[in-house]
Amino acid sequence: MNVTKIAPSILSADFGCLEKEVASVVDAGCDWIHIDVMDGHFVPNITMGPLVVSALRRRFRCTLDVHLMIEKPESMIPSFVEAGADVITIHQEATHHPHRALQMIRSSGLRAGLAINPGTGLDSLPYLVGEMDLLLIMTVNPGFGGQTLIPATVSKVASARRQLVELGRGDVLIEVDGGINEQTIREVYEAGANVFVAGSAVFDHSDRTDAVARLTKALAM
Ligand SMILES: O=C(CO)[C@@H](O)[C@H](O)COP(=O)(O)O
Repeated sequence: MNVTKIAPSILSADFGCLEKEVASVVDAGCDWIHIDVMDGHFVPNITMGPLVVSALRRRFRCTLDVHLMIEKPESMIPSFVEAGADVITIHQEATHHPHRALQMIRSSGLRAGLAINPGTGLDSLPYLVGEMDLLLIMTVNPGFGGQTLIPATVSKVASARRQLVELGRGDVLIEVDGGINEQTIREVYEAGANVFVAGSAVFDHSDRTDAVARLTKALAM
C-alpha cells in the first residue's frame, strides 16, 4: 500500500490560537488532522469534545481524524458524526462492544478505526477486521504528548500488517501514535504503518513547514 500520511496531533498545539495552529500544518501540506478526545476516565487527562470538531469542520476541509480515548464511546459517536468527523477511532479496551461501535461509525458513512494500547494484543483482529478501515496501534500509553515510543510496539505493527494481508485486508490503514519523530518514523514505516500521528515533533517547532518536511524526508530515507 502506497498511502502515507503525516497527521499532526493538535494535543501539542496552542489551544489559545487553534485555528492558526491548524492552518500552519495545513499550509505545510498535511491533509489529515488528528484530534485527541480524552475523558479523564479512560485516560488521566481531559481535552476537547464535539464542539471543537465542529468548529474545525467549519474552517477546514482536510480529513478530521478523531481518536476517542473515552469510556463507552458508543454513547458519543453520534455527536462526533454530527460534528463532522471523517474518521472516528474507538479503543478496544474502552467498550464491551467494539464490533457494534465500529458498525455504528461505518453505518454513519465514516471510516472506522480500532485503537489498541501498548499492552493489548492482536487477538481480536480476525473478528473485527471486517468492520474497520484503520487500526491505530498506540506506540505510547495514551493520555499525554511528548512521550518516548515503546520499542515493543514496532514488532506489533509488523505483525498486524502481516495478519491484515493474510486476512485479505491489506487495505486497512495502520496508524501509529506516540513518540513519532525524525528518529522513529522510518522504523514504523518499514514495519508497515502508513499514517503517522505526530504531536510534539510538529507543534514544538516554530517552523511547521520545516518540521513536516523533516518527517517526510526521514520517512523516505
Ligand atoms: O494520543 C496521543 C496521546 O495519548 C497522541 O496523539 C499524542 O498527541 C502524540 O504526541 P507525541 O508523542 O507525538 O508528542
